Amino acid sequence: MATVIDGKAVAAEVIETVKNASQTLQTETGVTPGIAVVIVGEDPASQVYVASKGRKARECGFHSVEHTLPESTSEADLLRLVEDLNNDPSIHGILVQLPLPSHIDESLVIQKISPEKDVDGFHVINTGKLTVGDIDEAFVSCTPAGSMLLIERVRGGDLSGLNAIVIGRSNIVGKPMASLLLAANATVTVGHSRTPDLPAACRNADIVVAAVGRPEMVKKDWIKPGATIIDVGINRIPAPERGEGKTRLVGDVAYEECSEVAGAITPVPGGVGPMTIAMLMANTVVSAYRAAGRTPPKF
Ligand SMILES: Nc1nc(=O)c2c([nH]1)NC[C@@H]1CN(c3ccc(C(=O)N[C@@H](CCC(=O)O)C(=O)O)cc3)C=[N+]21
Repeated sequence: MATVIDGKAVAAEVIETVKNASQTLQTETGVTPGIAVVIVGEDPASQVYVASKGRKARECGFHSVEHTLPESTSEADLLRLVEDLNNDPSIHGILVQLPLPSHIDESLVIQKISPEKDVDGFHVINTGKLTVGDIDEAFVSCTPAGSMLLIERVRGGDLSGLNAIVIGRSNIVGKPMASLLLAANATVTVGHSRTPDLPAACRNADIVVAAVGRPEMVKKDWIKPGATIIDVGINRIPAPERGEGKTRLVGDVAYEECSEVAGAITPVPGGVGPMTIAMLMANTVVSAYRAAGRTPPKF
């Protein structure tokens, strides 16, 4: 049976480091790390994430502001808010919650965020730095960064000689994940909906990162014995066995059956999700250190 990778516990360690670093910066320079979260519209799931980000930020001793804007907000108004936050010296990290309403161009808004405050790591300057291997200079997207920390715990920081597959090619998870694995010397395959034989490609992999958003897609017979599985998916599916109208969270991996073959696996919930929030706090404290002209801690 696979070892369960406890993302909640590792995230708590990261948060502890952030808290201490935040305290040190405050004492030595008087700078308090500040984060702004912007949410447009009333999507209840989004509200939950935003609330938990705010809670973690305060736990880290950050100055934390939330801007909740109506669904009808114009693109121009949102761009103006981002501009104001770019110019606000008390703010070191800006997160604009995605997805945005369809009348707003997401890319335009993300590229408006100052790269120095882009703690999501979505700006082309940051993705570009990651791609060319300037990892210490870049803000790396939080989910891949957190996934990589979990992989390091299991397999170490040098993945030479290991095959990795990333299933999913999104700009915010799949592509940056592939860059991080490559920088750690893994031999990387990026699989997606047009890959001819995804199960066969997956069976070659010592490390599997599933980030497609399809509930329990990765099955037991896709998994090489002993492989490390990182399940990025967070899918809410009906759970009639729990009562009428009830739901439960599952990943992109069929957890029970894959656990019988894998060497280590992340659960959902309690795996990658808490790491994502922890890395957002880590990026924010790093940004505040840079703004204060100090050498930031490493994560
Ligand atoms: N600009 C932007 N940046 C984001 O990072 C971003 C975003 N937009 N839009 C929405 C998604 C979603 N997201 C999650 C983070 C943590 C959990 C998390 O901690 N989940 C818990 C479970 C939570 C539950 O029980 O519902 C877990 O996996 O253990 C989930 C989802 C960040 N996102």
